[in-house]
Amino acid sequence: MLDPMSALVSSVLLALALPLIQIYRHLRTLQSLPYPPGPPGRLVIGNVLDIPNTQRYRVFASWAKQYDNAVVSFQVPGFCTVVLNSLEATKDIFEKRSGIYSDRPQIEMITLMGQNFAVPAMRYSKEWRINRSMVIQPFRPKIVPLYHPVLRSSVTAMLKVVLDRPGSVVDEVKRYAGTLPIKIVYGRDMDGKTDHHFKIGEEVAAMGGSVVFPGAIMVTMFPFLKHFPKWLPGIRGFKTFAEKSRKMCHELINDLYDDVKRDMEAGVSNTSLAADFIRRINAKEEEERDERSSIYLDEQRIKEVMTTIHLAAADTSEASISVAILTLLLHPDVQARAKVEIDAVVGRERLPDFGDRASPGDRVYSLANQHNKDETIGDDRSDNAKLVYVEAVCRELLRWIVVLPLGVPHAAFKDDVYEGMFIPKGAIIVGNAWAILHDPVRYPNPEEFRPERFITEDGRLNDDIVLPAFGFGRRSCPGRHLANSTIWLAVVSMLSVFDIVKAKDENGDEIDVAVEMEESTICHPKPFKCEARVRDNRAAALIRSLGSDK
Ligand code: HEM
Repeated sequence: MLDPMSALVSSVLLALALPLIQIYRHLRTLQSLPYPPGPPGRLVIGNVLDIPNTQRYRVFASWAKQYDNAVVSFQVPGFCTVVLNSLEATKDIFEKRSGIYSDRPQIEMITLMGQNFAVPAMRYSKEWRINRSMVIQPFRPKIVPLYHPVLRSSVTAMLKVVLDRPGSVVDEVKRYAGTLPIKIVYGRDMDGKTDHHFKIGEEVAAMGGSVVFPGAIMVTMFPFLKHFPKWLPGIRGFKTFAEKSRKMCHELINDLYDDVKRDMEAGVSNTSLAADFIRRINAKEEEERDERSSIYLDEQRIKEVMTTIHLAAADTSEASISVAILTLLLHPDVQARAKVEIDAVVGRERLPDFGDRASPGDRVYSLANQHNKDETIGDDRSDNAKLVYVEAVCRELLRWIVVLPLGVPHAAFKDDVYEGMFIPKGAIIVGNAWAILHDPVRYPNPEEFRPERFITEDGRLNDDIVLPAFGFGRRSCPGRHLANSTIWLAVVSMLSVFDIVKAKDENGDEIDVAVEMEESTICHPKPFKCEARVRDNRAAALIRSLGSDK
């Protein structure tokens, strides 16, 4: 028999030990569960050799078929990566369990490159919430129309240059998309400095995109390498790369912002996002914690969020609009049908505008009463006719070539079990947007470019707005409304006045073009040649008549 004191001590010990035993058992059970299926790894290097450098999204989709599971996984040193290849899995993981799966992996190289300030790289934290809300607020659907004048004037400038230099169309649409965020964020018109920032923005984004994928770079797998001196073989390369990025980021973060501040101090008017935030600091709003949005403003935060917007908006939109030109070039039938719709709905006297844009439920404009009335087409159009087919083209552009086919990787905040599979804390979680948008059940013949798939049998626009192209759950793209407007206006304006045609070589033969992408986190078409040939004298006169500040 135990004496009362020993009995008490035993009970206390037992009471303390039981929960610990339960936690231990729980962890053992979790860890004895299988990881999502995937190719068997090798000792030390895991699956490094199984991950191709190009078209990884296709390989992951093929693993899903091979293992008969939309959720697959692979290992590279330092990271377990789980790939979600179906819409259902992304909804389950990124939406229903968003509290677990909204973190980002910590990529050592991104920190060394000075790019960890950007919202897409931030951990799931209070800081991220504040900075993200500073991006969400100015790009809500109700606010985006405030940027329409800037979009229109940028498109007008682009059309005028392309009219004079038809072969420059790809460069000009990229410049339109890449400088637009600089205009919105810093209120800066096109000049040498804007052009310089446009170019370094492109370079910084490309450098960042090239290192984030698990296994892309040694120092990400083996972070201790950062402590090795630069003169050692294999170390100089990544350290020099990182330093170059850090310098450019420093310039991007400070330079244009400082100009806005200087302008404001000198009393020069500046209507821009940066100026709005600076005014709020000046009004001492930063001292009053905004309870609703929890925004606490300080100058460094504003600078970093402004640079985030510039970088996140420019490269993605540039890639998307170059894809649009490439795709239209390859599909003259689609161009022709879109032009018939534009001529009928908008006419030839003006450029299309946002009031012509269709929303889900809008009906295809009936051309039945327009037969044989080419000259008057559009004259008896109904007031509420909308550009349904053009909208479908813009959606199909996002679906057909997904410029972020694997999105931006998320990370698991803690251990989890999904459908009997163990997902460890810190695992990288990739949503395979390409696989979802090429699912043959949802999108029959997914390799074909067919805008009609977004139009119902009774001629209405369906409600599939291709959301996976903009990511998932709490980390999904806060700029998608602006992005959609940017792409729409460029595409519809180009179509209304130009034909995108193949360029000719010195012998007068057409130069063939195929879909070939430079692959990184954000995929751009490889350089290709084409021309934007003005449709006729009427279109040329229309472009010339446009004021640049329309
Ligand atoms: C066609 C153009 C665009 C595409 C295809 C695109 C796509 C994406 C994708 C796939 C993500 C990752 C979402 C995830 O992690 O699940 C993302 C994140 C982000 N995008 Fe966009 N984006 C575009 C334009 C823009 C624009 C115009 C802005 C700013 C106005 C913007 C700001 C951001 C930011 C700040 C994030 C990070 C969100 C976070 O980590 O919380 N993007 N975008």
